[in-house]
Amino acid sequence: MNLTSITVRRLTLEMRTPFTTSFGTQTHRDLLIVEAHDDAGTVGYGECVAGAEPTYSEEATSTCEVALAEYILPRLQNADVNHPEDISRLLAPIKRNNMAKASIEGAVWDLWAKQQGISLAEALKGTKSRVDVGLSIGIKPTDAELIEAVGDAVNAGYRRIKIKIAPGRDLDMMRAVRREFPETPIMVDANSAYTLNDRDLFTALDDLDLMMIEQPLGHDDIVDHRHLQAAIRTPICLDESIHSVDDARKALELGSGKIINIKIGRVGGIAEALKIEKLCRNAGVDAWCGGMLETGIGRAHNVAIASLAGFTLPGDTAPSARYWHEDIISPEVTMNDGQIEVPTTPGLGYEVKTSMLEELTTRKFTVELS
Ligand SMILES: O=C(O)CCC(=O)C1=CC=C[C@@H](O)[C@@H]1C(=O)O
Ligand SMILES: [Mg+2]
Repeated sequence: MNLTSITVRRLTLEMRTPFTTSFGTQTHRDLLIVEAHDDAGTVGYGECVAGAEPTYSEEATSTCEVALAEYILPRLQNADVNHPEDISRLLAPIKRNNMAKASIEGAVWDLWAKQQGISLAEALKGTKSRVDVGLSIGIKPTDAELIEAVGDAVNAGYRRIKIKIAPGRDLDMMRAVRREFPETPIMVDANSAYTLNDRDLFTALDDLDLMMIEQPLGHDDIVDHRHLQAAIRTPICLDESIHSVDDARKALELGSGKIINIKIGRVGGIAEALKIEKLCRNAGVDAWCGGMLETGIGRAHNVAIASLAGFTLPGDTAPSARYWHEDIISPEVTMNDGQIEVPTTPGLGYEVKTSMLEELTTRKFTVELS
């Protein structure tokens, strides 16, 4: 692949609207954009999806910046990289640090696709020309505000609505939403805010005909989830608990959940995400592409992988305008009738606004690879 250097940029972007989950509110994204350069001047782009604080997982933007600089990128110096799958092999000795590893691996996938003159979706063997889009709505202070947000999302054509819940903003709120929207495909995401002591809450939510309940229990659990899944009809979807294809295999064997939320960053990169997609597809298990409030770069990666057949349900891949006053890609990701067209041009299929990227860069470093 004639990789010559990797540049890591730290950026801060203000979100168009604050996003609240059971573990906090985000008004800005403090993130890393990773560039993979080759000797022909082609650049591949990846995005590190960690949050500013280690509250979704053990990774945060700063831990990823250090991991890339001190442990990950040095392993690529003078290494033989002929295909993006070489990256996960070279980085395998590094435990976890999945979001940091995924950011460079994604940049190399984009570069490789550009070198081959094919779209990232084609490089990953995607089969869909359009992907169904869901929307994730953060916790709102009142039921009225939430019902208004759900109505706007339904009118905008989203194929499913995901609603964040947390203790005190759960059953009554969801009953109110279901009364207003009796037919709409609706799911909830608890982000690990509950325990098995809340079993009665989930048996009550069982009556609301939800598509799934995402990550109700511990962020690193698959045993308690198994007991809860045995007690309710609604499928449990696992997000934070799944860091690898082995985690997914064990969770499905145990019956800890019936749906997998696949996030490229959470599982350490595209190569691992492809293994989980294949596992789910072969097992007849539904899977969908989760989101991490990405810029258009990470969003483009998500659209590409969501084009694979094993991504059977709408993902958290809403258009750029849901998140950003202005995205760092052109054109922005847009949606029509609840679907996003999968780009067919080389790589991500979107141009990165390099001058805007430079303006937003608060600091950067470059590692020469050869
Ligand atoms: O719209 C998106 O990008 C998905 C937003 C979303 O639901 C999440 C983003 C980041 C971490 C979590 O809070 C949550 C999730 O669990 O998927
Ligand atoms: Mg989630």
